[in-house]
Amino acid sequence: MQIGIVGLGRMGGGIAKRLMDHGHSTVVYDQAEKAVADIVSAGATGGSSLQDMVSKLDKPRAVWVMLPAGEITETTIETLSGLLEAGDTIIDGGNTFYKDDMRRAKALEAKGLHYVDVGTSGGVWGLERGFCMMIGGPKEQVDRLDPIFDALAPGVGTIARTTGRDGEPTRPEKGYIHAGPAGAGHFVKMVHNGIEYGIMAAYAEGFDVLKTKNGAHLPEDQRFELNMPDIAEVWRRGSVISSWLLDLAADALYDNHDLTQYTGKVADSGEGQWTIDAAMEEAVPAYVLSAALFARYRSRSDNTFGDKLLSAMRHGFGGHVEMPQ
Ligand SMILES: O=C(CO)[C@H](O)[C@H](O)COP(=O)(O)O
Repeated sequence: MQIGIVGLGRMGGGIAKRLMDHGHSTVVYDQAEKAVADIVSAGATGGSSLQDMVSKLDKPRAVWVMLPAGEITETTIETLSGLLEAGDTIIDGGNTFYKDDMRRAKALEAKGLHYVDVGTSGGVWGLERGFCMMIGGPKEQVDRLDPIFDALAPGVGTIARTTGRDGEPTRPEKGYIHAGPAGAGHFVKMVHNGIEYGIMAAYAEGFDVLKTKNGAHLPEDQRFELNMPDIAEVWRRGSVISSWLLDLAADALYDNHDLTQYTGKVADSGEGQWTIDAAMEEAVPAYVLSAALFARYRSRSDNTFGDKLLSAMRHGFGGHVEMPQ
């Protein structure tokens, strides 16, 4: 099958290469000419502009947009919608806010264009391991694009089948799901990322407790000098909390035990906040996920104005002094 791909960064480049490795043909475009040249050297047809890329696609066309969520994705889809024709499909594989998908799908439908949102997880490892995809959009379009999703997905692999799931493996067993109408794919991916924040925060806090067991503020006979890389390593093997995120933590700790190359000021791209927004709209208590989001915010400031106010009140009612620097 043939597909256009816009955005050839870490994810888009990997998607193009994996599709070609599986016998699909790609017509690619990126603002960076070098990125286009790299993928062309791997077998893609290059486009010199969005218009040029669209002109090289067979009808009905399918264009996968793999750009950072927000303005750049919005304007690219807007431009594409003027270049494509009724019956063509735009796929947004970024981390778009699901309500933007719902709005866009309606606007594009009015022009006869189809819109499919694909929450794509796999990061820089996706080319090799495959991408887990959470898809929203009309069934007919998702079915038409099935060969693309099938090639990008990790496949059944070596993961044991869930008890009771017999017969031909279904899409979810191969690593992709048609979650529902437009927006449903990114909604599922958004919650996936909200969970990601929670799991990461749990490891981070646990390792903090382990490392600080050697803290100078503890009585000497209560201290343990624990080996962080080795603890991460042992937990990878047969423990209840083994996971890919733990594998990544083990790599990082082995590489630099004190992680001195990181400031610890953790950024976010909005997905955690949107998950909490959804939990609030649904009146669902999301203690862990909200705490993990707030931990990220907290990571960006040493002592806040609020901390100072706490100290001021504590000093006010009891004359209590602050911790020494
Ligand atoms: O989609 C992803 C992984 O599945 C993103 O790479 C990840 O969630 C980054 O998000 P944030 O910047 O908010 O940490």
